[in-house]
Amino acid sequence: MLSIENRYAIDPMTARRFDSDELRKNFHVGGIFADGEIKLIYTHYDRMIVGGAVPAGGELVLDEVKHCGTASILDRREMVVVNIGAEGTVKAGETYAMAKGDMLYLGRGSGPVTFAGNGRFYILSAPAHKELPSRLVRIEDAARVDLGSQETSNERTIHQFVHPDVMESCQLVVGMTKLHNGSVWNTMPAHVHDRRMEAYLYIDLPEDQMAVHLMGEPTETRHLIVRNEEGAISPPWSIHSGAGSASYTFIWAMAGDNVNYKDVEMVGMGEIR
Ligand SMILES: O=C[C@H](O)[C@@H](O)CC(=O)C(=O)O
Ligand SMILES: [Zn+2]
Repeated sequence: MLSIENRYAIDPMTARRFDSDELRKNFHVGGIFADGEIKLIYTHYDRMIVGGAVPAGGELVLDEVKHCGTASILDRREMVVVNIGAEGTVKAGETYAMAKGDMLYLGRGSGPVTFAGNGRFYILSAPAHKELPSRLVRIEDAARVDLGSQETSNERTIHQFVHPDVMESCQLVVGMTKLHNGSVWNTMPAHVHDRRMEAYLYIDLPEDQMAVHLMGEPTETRHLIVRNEEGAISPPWSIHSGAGSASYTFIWAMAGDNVNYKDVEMVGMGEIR
């Protein structure tokens, strides 16, 4: 079964006045992984789609998505699928066997996508201006960046999977950041990148733990409490950062005007409010 939720873009002045319910309705990502279902969120931030597919031993086919206005979702889009569950396969032309942590880039025109096996598949998709070859990217193929320190509780490793240093894509830049033992802060010091939106998914967080995800303009921050396999949609004007009550991993994805990972404006520690 396929379900799609629409999310319009919110401007920063409107977001300032939101209470917890409104913040969650607009920016929180939850409940996208359900057995036997494909659940998508169609955002109006760079028209990024985020979602989940859980075939639960069976098979699920993602083909026409009304919101895209094309016969098949990949007719004018590219996609990245990340397996956050057990072994599974994804078929789009070829069949790819995916273990936990593997990412699959599917180029524009790859056709319908079939999810099977015991994977829990996180889906990201953005409009694409040209056809590029599909590619399975494993963690050992990813570019690695070590950041932070124990002293500032933000020691972490950024694995850049779909990234200009690894492969070409149209809009999508996707990776996975793992917190080191005892470190809790991601993306702190924080940044904004007005030319690209970002989507976050927190994983490997123990069920009874949480992450406090920070969002908002640098001087008007708000927070979302997120649990395991939940995340946030980060508008281009918003910071995106978080602290976990335990160590965790998160998957970040961006779409927008460029694929330049370093095109960010840092927010000073003294500036954030
Ligand atoms: O623009 C880049 C994204 O926010 C993430 O790559 C940042 C991140 O994983 C981190 O600092 O922990
Ligand atoms: Zn960012």
